[in-house]
Amino acid sequence: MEPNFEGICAIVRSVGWGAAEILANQAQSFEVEKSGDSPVTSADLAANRYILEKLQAVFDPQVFAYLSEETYQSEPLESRIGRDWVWIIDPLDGTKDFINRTGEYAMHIALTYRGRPVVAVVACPGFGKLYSATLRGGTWVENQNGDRQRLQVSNKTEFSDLTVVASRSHRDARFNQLMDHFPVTQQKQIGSVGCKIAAIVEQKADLYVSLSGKSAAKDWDFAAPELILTEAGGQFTYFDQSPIQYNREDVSQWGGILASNGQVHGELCQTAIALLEEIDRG
Ligand SMILES: Nc1ncnc2c1ncn2[C@@H]1O[C@H](COP(=O)(O)O)[C@@H](OP(=O)(O)O)[C@H]1O
Ligand SMILES: [Mg+2]
Repeated sequence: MEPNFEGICAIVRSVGWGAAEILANQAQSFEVEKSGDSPVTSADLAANRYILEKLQAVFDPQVFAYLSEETYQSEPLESRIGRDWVWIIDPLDGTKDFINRTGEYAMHIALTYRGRPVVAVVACPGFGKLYSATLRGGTWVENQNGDRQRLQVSNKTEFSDLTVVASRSHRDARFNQLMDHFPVTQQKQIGSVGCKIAAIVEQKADLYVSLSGKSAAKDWDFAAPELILTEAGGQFTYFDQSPIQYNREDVSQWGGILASNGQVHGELCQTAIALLEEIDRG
């Protein structure tokens, strides 16, 4: 029997709002605990503690493994590899934007089964919104007043009508070249993967392109946003159109990823591969 994903999602939505409040309060005043390319603040740590405590009180760690950006390095690999049910958590996605106070930061929680997301919550405290999705249950947005509505991606198909979102801070020369030659010319920069996917399910954008360089995005950056997008009718794959696998030994997601409204997904994936071949030939 399939577990009650809607019941699980209701619990995670409540945890998501609690974590969103911690982040919004910390946004007024926080400490930078680690600077550099992967900064950590007091907000990441406080939200992480809260989320793990709340989830572990309900979802027995004997049954559910936990993979969180802030604690995965201190946990042995055996605690999660080969486990069916894994919570994948990013307590603060878009830390650079959080520090720079753009409001574009998010909190991600996904429940995965055998490496694929089945329940997801993405909160965007800077915009007072929380997105949730369950496998085959659709994508929903709610505000602090409890108003809730179902979301669907755009149905745009013409390249000239599409808008692509990409990272503000994770861009190297190869990625910039890809975007310069990309057939979709309306481009926006938004911080955090969660806020980028929120823009797509709110029909303010239609695609997201991400490419690893010396470093790569990690499982917790993509797991929850992926389900939020696919349950709203979009697609989220590697450039070769294969599905993202989570909870492998290496939590880095190397290579290129396209998230889209699903209308011209295959064509854009093929274009991205062809462009990279050309760029790499020099
Ligand atoms: N090429 C890349 N290399 C490393 N991390 C990346 C990346 N692209 C995206 N990310 C990760 O994805 C998140 C969103 O990045 P961005 O706001 O630039 O789109 C960040 O997570 P964290 O803020 O949780 O560290 C960042 O670490
Ligand atoms: Mg992140």
